[in-house]
Amino acid sequence: MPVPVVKICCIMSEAEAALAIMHGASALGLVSHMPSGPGVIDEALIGRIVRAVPAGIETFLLTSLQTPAEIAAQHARCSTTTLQLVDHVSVEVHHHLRRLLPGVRLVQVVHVVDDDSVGYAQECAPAVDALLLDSGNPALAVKELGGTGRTHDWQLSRRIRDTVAAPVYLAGGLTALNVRHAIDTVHPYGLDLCSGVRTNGQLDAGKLTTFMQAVTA
Ligand SMILES: O=C(O)c1ccccc1N[C@@H]1O[C@H](COP(=O)(O)O)[C@@H](O)[C@H]1O
Repeated sequence: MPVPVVKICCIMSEAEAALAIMHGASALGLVSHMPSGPGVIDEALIGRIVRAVPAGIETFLLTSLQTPAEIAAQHARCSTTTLQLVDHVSVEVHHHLRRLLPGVRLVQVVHVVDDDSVGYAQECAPAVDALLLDSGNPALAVKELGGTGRTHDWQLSRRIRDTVAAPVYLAGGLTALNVRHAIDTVHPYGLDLCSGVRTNGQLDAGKLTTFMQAVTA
């Protein structure tokens, strides 16, 4: 089984970006306005971090916007390599975004809750470059779209991974202690995490080291 790529999310400064890359991250997540979650930074800072990231490292703009025009306008302000759509949108929105933003990679988040999540993942997979399977609950009054620090039912994630052709990132409560089991259960293309490598909100070099060791063990 190939070693999964690692995306470190909730990057808050150029220094955190450099630290994540030094520890082996091949992608960074930058969280724009959200209804809830620990990782939000403003768009001006996202733009500064993106400009400081070396070529070859992917930058993901996490957006909770749902209309193609608004998403494209936000992307123009931030200029990331990739858009991570954290709220549910239709396949028509994916197709529209492809026309508006050729060359920008599209990653659709699926909140893994039940059989409906499997159906939504299967519907979206042909229209995007990758799926990102996360914990959360978009049905709450204040939507919970990610950054929960909680795991979900990895057997459901494995079902998705086995029935779609698109690459699958696994997210939600990953830490050095559970990531080996997560990899063996889901066989993801990539891993994505925020809280599991932070202490008091700051990216923690020690936790990054032990996480990366667990991934490659
Ligand atoms: O981090 C946030 O604030 C956030 C808010 C809304 C949607 C997604 C968010 N972050 C993403 O959530 C995953 C999982 O986080 P965790 O490891 O469980 O803390 C993270 O990798 C981001 O992609």
